[in-house]
Amino acid sequence: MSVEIHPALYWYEYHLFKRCSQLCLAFFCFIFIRWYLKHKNEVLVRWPILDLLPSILKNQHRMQDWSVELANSVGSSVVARGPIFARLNLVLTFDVRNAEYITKTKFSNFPKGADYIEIFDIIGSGIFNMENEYWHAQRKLANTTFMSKEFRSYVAKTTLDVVENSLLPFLSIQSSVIDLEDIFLRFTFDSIFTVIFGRNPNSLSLDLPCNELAQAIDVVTEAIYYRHIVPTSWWKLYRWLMIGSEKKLANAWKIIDHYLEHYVLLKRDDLHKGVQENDMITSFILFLFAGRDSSSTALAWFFWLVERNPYVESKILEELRHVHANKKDKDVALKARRPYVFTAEDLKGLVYLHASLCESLRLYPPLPITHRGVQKEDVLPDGTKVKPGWKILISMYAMGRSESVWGKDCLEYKPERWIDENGKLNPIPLTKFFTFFAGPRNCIGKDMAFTQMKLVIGAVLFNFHVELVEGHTVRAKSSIVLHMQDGLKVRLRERITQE
Ligand code: HEM
Repeated sequence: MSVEIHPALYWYEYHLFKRCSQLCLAFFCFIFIRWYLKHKNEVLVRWPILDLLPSILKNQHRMQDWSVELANSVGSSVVARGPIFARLNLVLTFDVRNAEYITKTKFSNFPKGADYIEIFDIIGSGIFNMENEYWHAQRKLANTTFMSKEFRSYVAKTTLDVVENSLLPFLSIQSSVIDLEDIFLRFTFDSIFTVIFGRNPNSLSLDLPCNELAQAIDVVTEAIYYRHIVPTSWWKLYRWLMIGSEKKLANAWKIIDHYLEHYVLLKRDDLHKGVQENDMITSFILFLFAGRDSSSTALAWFFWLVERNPYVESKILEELRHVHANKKDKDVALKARRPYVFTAEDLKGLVYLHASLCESLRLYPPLPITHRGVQKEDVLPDGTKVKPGWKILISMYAMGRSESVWGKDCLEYKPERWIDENGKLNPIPLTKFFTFFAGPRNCIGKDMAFTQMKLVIGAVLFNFHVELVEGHTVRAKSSIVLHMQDGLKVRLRERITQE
């Protein structure tokens, strides 16, 4: 015998169910909003299920400052697991002891890893991406070149030539506002390009031509930054769908290939015609990536800091004027020539110049972050446990601003901390200085970068007074290179000889 249910009962059950669901949802929303309001102002918010992923995405436009806030509030390292689908097993570390431990051995437990190679796939299988004996062979070869006297003097001569014949003539006729960061980017592009290809692409010519190759490198840098911060599966999906930053990267890659092919052919042509130039065309193409952005960005931050610290400016000028006064130029007219250029040899022993440059590189490391993989389970010196397949992000930016390492005045621009009581360069800060990384995989271009940067600083500071445009705000852009968000807008005033 079947029992007939009255339709009114169905109606009642339906509404009861609906009301219960609404109540549950309201309760869940209430709990969530309360939780969110309680945590929203915290530097580190661990979301249920999603863990740190929302915080990382929320802070992606201010990653460097966020890493300093994290270092000050949570300590030396943060472990982020993320949702399962994102495979985000990440340790973000700001601890100098951890960095030392990770970098100290040649074939350590912390290789760059498959992730690194994939993220930097555009660089190919060069020294930057290789591991173990493959890397070792390339490094040995590159060391032979970079350490050789001939190469060093070739770099010094080539850079001096671009300073004298492109940069200074360009700056001398600027009466209105210029973006000094853009000028430095063009300068490093021209000088590194000349070192590699033996010809100057003249991107510093007076009409500031649009440089398609340099623009393509900018697009690549931005896409690579994005690959660093989103879960691997995300950017791979973008690449598969050919959308967003991955589409831009693919187009930029084509442009770069096109230009390189073009310059390689020109070079071959030159060689057939018997043009003898010292160049390292095939193996050093990646230096366009490694060297252009880092040195130019370092120069922009240096000039910004010096502009805000007239005392530092006067101390550097004192050294430069001393060198100039003692220069035993046979040709008096040459010494009186304006704008005046110093050689790399002139600037080599200047202690205050070196200290002020190291100090700005500490506060504004051009490569603010790098990462390494983990091969075997290990415990970092600060006690953080890491497992195979995890990724360790090392923040050079936060380590350079660590109070426990640099003291209470860690945020001040103080070149004096690099000088000992005898007026010599103090070796101690170098042991905590990670701007060029450390260990066997440290920056191979460090000396070249210092030569380049000092030649520019000597030439620009001695001949011009740099004035920041009123109201122009300088802040760091979120990228794998610490560019300025809106450039460095300045006016130049020519210095009268003994101003
Ligand atoms: C101010 C300028 C520069 C800074 C701050 C800088 C910084 C760095 C850092 C932090 C690394 C380690 C990256 C990592 O392992 O993830 C590195 C590696 C490297 N840099 Fe530089 N760099 C500068 C200029 C240059 C220049 C001018 C060149 C060459 C033209 C260069 C060539 C390289 C190469 C080839 C490596 C890879 C070395 C290896 O893995 O064995 N860098 N640099």
